[in-house]
Amino acid sequence: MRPVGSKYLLEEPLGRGATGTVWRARQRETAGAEAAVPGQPGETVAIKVLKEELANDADIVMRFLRERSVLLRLTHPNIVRVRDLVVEGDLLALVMDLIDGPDLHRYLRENGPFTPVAAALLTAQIADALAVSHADGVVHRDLKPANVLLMQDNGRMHPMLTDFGIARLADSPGLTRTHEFVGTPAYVAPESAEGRPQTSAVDIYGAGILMYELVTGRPPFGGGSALEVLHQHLTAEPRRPSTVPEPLWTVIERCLRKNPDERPSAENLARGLRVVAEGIGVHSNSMQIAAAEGVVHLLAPDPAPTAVPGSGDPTQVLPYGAAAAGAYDPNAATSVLPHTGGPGPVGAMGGMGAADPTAVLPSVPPNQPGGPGGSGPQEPHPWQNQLRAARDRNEQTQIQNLDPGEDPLRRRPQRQPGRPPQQQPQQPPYQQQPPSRQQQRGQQPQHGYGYPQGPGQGGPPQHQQYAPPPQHQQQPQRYAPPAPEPQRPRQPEGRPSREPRQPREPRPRSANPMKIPGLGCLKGCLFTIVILFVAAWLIWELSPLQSWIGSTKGFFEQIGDWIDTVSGWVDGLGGGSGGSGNP
Ligand SMILES: Nc1ncnc2c1ncn2[C@@H]1O[C@H](COP(=O)(O)OP(=O)(O)OP(=O)(O)O)[C@@H](O)[C@H]1O
Repeated sequence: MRPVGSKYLLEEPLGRGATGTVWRARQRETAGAEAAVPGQPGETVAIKVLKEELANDADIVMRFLRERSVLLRLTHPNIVRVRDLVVEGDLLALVMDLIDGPDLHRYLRENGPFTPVAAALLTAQIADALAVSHADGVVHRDLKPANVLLMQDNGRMHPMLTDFGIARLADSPGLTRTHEFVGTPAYVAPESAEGRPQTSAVDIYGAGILMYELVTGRPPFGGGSALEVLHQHLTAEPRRPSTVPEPLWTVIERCLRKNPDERPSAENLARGLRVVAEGIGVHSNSMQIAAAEGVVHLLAPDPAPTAVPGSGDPTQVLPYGAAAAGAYDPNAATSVLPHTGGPGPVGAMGGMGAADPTAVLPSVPPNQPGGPGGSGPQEPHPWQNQLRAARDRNEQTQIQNLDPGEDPLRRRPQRQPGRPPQQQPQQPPYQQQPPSRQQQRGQQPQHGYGYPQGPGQGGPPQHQQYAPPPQHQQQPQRYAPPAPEPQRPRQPEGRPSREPRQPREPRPRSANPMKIPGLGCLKGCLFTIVILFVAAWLIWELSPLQSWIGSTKGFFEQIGDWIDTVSGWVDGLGGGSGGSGNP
């Protein structure tokens, strides 16, 4: 066990990211007055120990201390609380509340995508946290599933946003001076990728990508390299997956607008998502459905978005040099990447891809191309050169066709039309139970919210739940994922979507439980004979048929004659055949 300062003792590592390692730790003694939460001796906390490279940079230490008050005062039920900042010798550490639960990235990997209702409610809580931090002048800048922890709270799960301010720290002059950048390609807003001024709208873009990933299991823009992904952020329009209801897509699409001024504010995003969640449930009434379909009117942009200080200078912010051309893992942790713009795609990184989650890569020496002395203020940034080159190659947006067997969208449970709704056992809202054997075999589970997909998706099944705000409890899913066919027809805009078909009443059956095979047929035959007989009698008596054939006999007399004649023929046939056998 290693001490951190005099107050904390590191016990075991919980995980490692680009900027440092997070430890489970124990408080030795009550922290001083400078800590936001003094804590008690023996209390368990999480401590993020920043990498030595960061801790050794005087600029970062300065910024760390300057940011202290911002980080410590940021409190919200959906934000992981920073309790203390420790600066001691070569060590920089953030002391946080310990969150007992997985991060959203791991949860998605192990349990598969969420239903649209669950995704909307979860993102609404994240938007709540963003609204509070934006109002306080803090932009997260690295919103992604790995930075959302799912806290176990009385058997439920509660999303908690973490790593606030880390991107700010790592983007300090100390790093940008050496052209390094912290970010994650799959979640980078177009303006960040291009080095334009950034505002709180970058977090809304991140929330849009996150929502897309929650409902589909993967971010909208993928590709072989970070450069391709960035290119798509700048040029490709995201396409609506067939499983995403129109109102939710309206919200996602707005968040993913290339123009930050067209994205909603965090507060409006939270409100819009709750309206959508209410309007796409199975039990939504017509007013809720109409409100969800008109959600676009709730998504007004922020009239005064919070600016990211120092952003917009391409010599400071632009992220992806050589690494952008390297192998790309969309799920990689935040990358701290140097700019190179050097002679080749490897440059100062020595061939490392952007995917190494732990890499704080060596900065470019000032005398090298791409370093501070390398590109003058008038020259295009190395990143822009690379992007232009990519454009010049006429790179088309890749539409990746997944093997249906591997597409998580197509493995989601189907609602059976016409079947009465199954009685669900009463569970706390948003519970996700461990996948049943049936689910593990890939058969369709019947449940309302999440879609655990079993071990095929990764790790072992878990009993995991998360909690929405109380007003949305027990809101089931109105939109069922389609059967595995190419595309579901689009719902015409402005038209209320159709109510799900009610299950039919079972037909009342005869009180007589006995069933005689063929009885129905026999009854039908007898009935037909009676009808024919009556019809023949009427024709005989009422039509001129009698006079046409010259008979004066009554109907029954005539019938009797015909029967005699026929039986005579039959006897004759019998006699004839019998006679032929006797000599
Ligand atoms: N407050 C916390 N309580 C419990 N576990 C935590 C806490 N903060 C982070 N973790 C866990 O520690 C691991 C590493 O966290 P970290 O924030 O360093 O990773 P990351 O977000 O993937 O990296 P980065 O943000 O640097 O890109 C994660 O798996 C996360 O689940």
